[in-house]
Amino acid sequence: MFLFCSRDLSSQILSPMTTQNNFAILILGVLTYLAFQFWRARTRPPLPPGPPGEVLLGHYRLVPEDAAFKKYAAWATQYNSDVLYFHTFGTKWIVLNSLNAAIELLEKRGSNYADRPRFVMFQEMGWSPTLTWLRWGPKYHLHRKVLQPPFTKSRVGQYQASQLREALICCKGILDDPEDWVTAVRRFAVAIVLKISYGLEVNSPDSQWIKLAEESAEAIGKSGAPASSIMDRFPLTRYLPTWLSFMERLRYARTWRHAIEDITRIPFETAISSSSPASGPSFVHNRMSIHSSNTRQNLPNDFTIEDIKGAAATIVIAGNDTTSATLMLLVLYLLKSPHCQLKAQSEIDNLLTSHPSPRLPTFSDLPHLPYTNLILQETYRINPLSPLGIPHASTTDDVYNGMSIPKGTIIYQNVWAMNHDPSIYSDPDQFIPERYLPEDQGGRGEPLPQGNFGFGRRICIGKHLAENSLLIVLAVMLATMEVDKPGDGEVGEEWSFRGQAIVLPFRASFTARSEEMRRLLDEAVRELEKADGEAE
Ligand code: HEM
Repeated sequence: MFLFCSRDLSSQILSPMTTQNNFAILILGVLTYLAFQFWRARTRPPLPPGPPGEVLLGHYRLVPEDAAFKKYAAWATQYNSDVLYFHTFGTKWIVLNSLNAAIELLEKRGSNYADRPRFVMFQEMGWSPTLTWLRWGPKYHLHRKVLQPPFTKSRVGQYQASQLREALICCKGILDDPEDWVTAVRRFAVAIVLKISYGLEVNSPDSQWIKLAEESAEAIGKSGAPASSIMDRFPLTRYLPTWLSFMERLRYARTWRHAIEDITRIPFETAISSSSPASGPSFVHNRMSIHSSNTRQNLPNDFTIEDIKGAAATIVIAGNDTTSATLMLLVLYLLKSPHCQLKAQSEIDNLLTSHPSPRLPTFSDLPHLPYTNLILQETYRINPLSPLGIPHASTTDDVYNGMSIPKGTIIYQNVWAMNHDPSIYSDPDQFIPERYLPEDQGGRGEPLPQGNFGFGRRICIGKHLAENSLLIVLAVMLATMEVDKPGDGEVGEEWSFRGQAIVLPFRASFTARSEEMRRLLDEAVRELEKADGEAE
C-alpha cells in the first residue's frame, strides 16, 4: 500500500505538467511576496531621516569611529530630527538624540525595545553568558532575576562598610604616591566589586586582580562602540582571515580574548578553591551553595555553573571600569574647577572638619552634602562614559512621530547629545554644578541628567552601588586633600573617543589639606589593617 502510494506520488511530482504547475506556483508566490513588500513600503510611514548612504555599503563608511556621537548630534540638527536612520549590509540602526525620544521608546514602549543586537565581535572575544550582552528571552530574565535584587536601592546599604573602607584606602594611596594616583583609583573600583562578586580582597596596589580587571577593561574599552564592528554589521566576515587590513576589529578580538577569559575564570576558580582565603559571603559562594544543594537533592539547576561564572564576571567587568573612570573624571573636573572644589570643601568643613574634634565623612553624612552630590551629577552629564549607550534592539515594527522603526532595528541612545541639548542645559560644555539648583537658590533650575545608566528594562543594575561608591570616595577626597593641576600645569591627554569615551591617565597633583586630616586618614587605615590582622 505504502509503496503504491509513494510511486503514485513520485510520478505525480515528476510529471512535466506538475513541474510546470509547481514552477508557476513558485513564481506566483514570489510575485505576491514582492507585491506585498512593495505595498507595505508604499503604505507604511517613512523611515527616520539621515544622511544618504552609499550604494552597496549604505552608511558603513559615513559614520566616524572617533566621537561618532558628535557627528550624530550634528546630523540631528541638519536633518531636524531627533531620530536618525542608518543601514549597512542589511543591518539597520537608529540613533535617538533626544531624551523625549528615549523615554517614549525605551521606557514607555519598553517591552518592544528591551532586546539587544547580536554582539558578534564580543562573541569572538569569548564571553560567557553575560547579562549585559544577553538577548531578550528566558536566559536573560533568569540572569536579571538573579543579579538585580542585591543591588536595589534598599539593599545596597549592605556594601557600605566595604565601600567606606576602600574609599579610605584609596585616598591614603593617592596621598602616599600621588604620581601613581590612577592605580589607587583602579584599586578602589576593583576591590569593591571583587569582594561582592567573589569575596576576594585586593591586598596591595600590585595585586593580580587589579591587573586582570585593567586588562579586561582595556579589552572592552578599546573594542569600539558595541555592535558597530564590521562583524556586527555583516556577521559572515568573522570567518575571514585576520590578516586582511579591514579586519582590524577581528584581530583585536582575538588578541584580547585572553583578558575576558582570564577575568571570568581565574577569580572564580580562586574563590571556590578550598585553599582560598576568600572570606565570603559573596555572589559566587551564595550561588554555588544553591547549586550544590540542588545537585545533592537531585533538583534541577536552571542557573548553571557557566551562568554563575558569567554573572560573577559581569559584576566585576560592568562595575569596575565604569566606577574608576567616573572617579578619574571627578578628579579632572575638581582640578579644572577650583571654585567648585572650594565650595564642596566648605560644605564638608561646615559639617565635620572645622569642628573642635574633626572627623572623616561616613555614609550618614552624604544626605547633608548636596553640593558634593551635584558635582557628581554634573560629572555624569558633561562626559557620559557610554555616549551612545549600550544598544537595544526592537522586537516588532513600530511607528514613532510618523516614522517607521522596523522590527530588528538596533537602537543607540545619544546620551551625550541629550546631556548637551542647549534647549535644556545652558552653556552645556561648561562644568556648572549649580545649574541644578532652583533659581531662588542662585541656580538655573535645570534637570538632573538622565541616561548615563541607560533606559527602560535594560537600565544598569549597578547604579545605586556605583553612586554610593563615588559619593563616599568623593567626600573623603574633598575632606582630606587638595586636587590641583601638576606643577607645570600640563595635565596631558585626558580622553580618547574611539567608539567609547575612554578617560586616559592624565596628570594631577594631590596634597593633604592639613596635618590633622592626614593623621585622621592614616589612623583610619591603620585601624582597618589592624582589624584585618586580628581576623586572620
Ligand atoms: C558609574 C558607573 C556605571 C555606569 C556609568 C554604568 C552604565 C551602564 C549603562 C549605560 C548600561 C546600559 C543600560 C541600557 O542598556 O539601557 C549599563 C548596564 C549594566 N550595568 Fe552599569 N554602569 C555603572 C556601574 C555598574 C556597576 C557598579 C555594576 C555592577 C553591579 C553594573 C552592572 C551593569 C549590568 C549588569 C548591566 C546590564 C543590564 C542589562 O542589560 O539588563 N554597572 N550600565
